[in-house]
Amino acid sequence: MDNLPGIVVAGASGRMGQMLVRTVLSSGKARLVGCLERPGHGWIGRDIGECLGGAAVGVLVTDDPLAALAKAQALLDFTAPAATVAFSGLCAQARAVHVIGTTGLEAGDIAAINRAAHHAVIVRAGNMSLGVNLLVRLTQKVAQALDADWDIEVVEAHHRRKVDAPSGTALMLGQAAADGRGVDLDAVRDAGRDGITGARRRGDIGFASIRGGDIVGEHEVIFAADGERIALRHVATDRAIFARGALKAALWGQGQKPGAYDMMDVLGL
Ligand SMILES: NC(=O)C1=CN([C@@H]2O[C@H](COP(=O)(O)OP(=O)(O)OC[C@H]3O[C@@H](n4cnc5c(N)ncnc54)[C@H](OP(=O)(O)O)[C@@H]3O)[C@@H](O)[C@H]2O)C=CC1
Ligand SMILES: O=C(O)C1=N[C@H](C(=O)O)C[C@H](O)C1
Repeated sequence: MDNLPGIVVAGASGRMGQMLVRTVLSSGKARLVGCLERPGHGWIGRDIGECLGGAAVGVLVTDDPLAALAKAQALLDFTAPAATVAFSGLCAQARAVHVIGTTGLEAGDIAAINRAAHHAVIVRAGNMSLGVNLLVRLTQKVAQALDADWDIEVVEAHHRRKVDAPSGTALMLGQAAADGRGVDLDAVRDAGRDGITGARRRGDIGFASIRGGDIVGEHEVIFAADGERIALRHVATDRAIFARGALKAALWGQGQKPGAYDMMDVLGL
């Protein structure tokens, strides 16, 4: 057991944080060695097993990332952009694999993360499930096969507490469609239609976001032409699929050269 990779979970009280803790503890493939929360959080100093309503597991929640990372081989980070950028620098110092699931990152955040990847292995993806990453590949292939007579729309639905839109997954799917078509996504991206928008521009890739209830995550890529339509769809019903992917990425990252990787690298897709 002692020779298994030691894992720290950031944002351990969050929806994904809790799922990541449970996944690591039950995996038999890694050891949970740390759990992080912000200073002042009510769980600081408490055993994470008890915080989750079970037996103590011997890991206290801390607000000291460097101390936690000193005994770890990987950090699983599904938190918020500012925290993730800070964690990328700390993982680089500790030479720990940084698995990033956080979405809503801006160009400057990604540039900072990529700088940290000169010193450590970073695996970042807006969606860590096998099914979505396969859908990304399928989207790229379908977009490559069709011309701009086929309008591409990405529709996503998530729970009412999600703070960013379009979702990270929707952006991955849009990027795959743009890559397949050989165009720059920024030049054709059409998100947030409202009011008199004018007719759809040929070649645009549209995004629409639904927020409500406890929807875990649903994504559809629609290719719509005159007289016919293709729809590629993924429905997540359990956050465990993301946590399993994140743990797989942390294990895969052990022994890799420093650099910025994604789930396609991990899954070999
Ligand atoms: N890539 C993927 O496969 C997936 C990605 N996600 C993404 O993961 C992120 C988190 O989602 P979710 O779990 O639903 O969100 P939650 O809000 O439930 O959890 C985020 C957690 O991070 C904590 N946090 C924020 N800043 C810090 C900090 N500086 N230090 C320590 N902890 C911090 C929050 O604490 P506090 O409450 O105090 O702010 C909270 O506990 C989102 O960006 C989401 O889009 C989600 C699912 C799958
Ligand atoms: O915030 C979420 O919940 C999710 N976020 C990711 C995204 O932005 O695509 C992945 C998943 O859909 C759940």
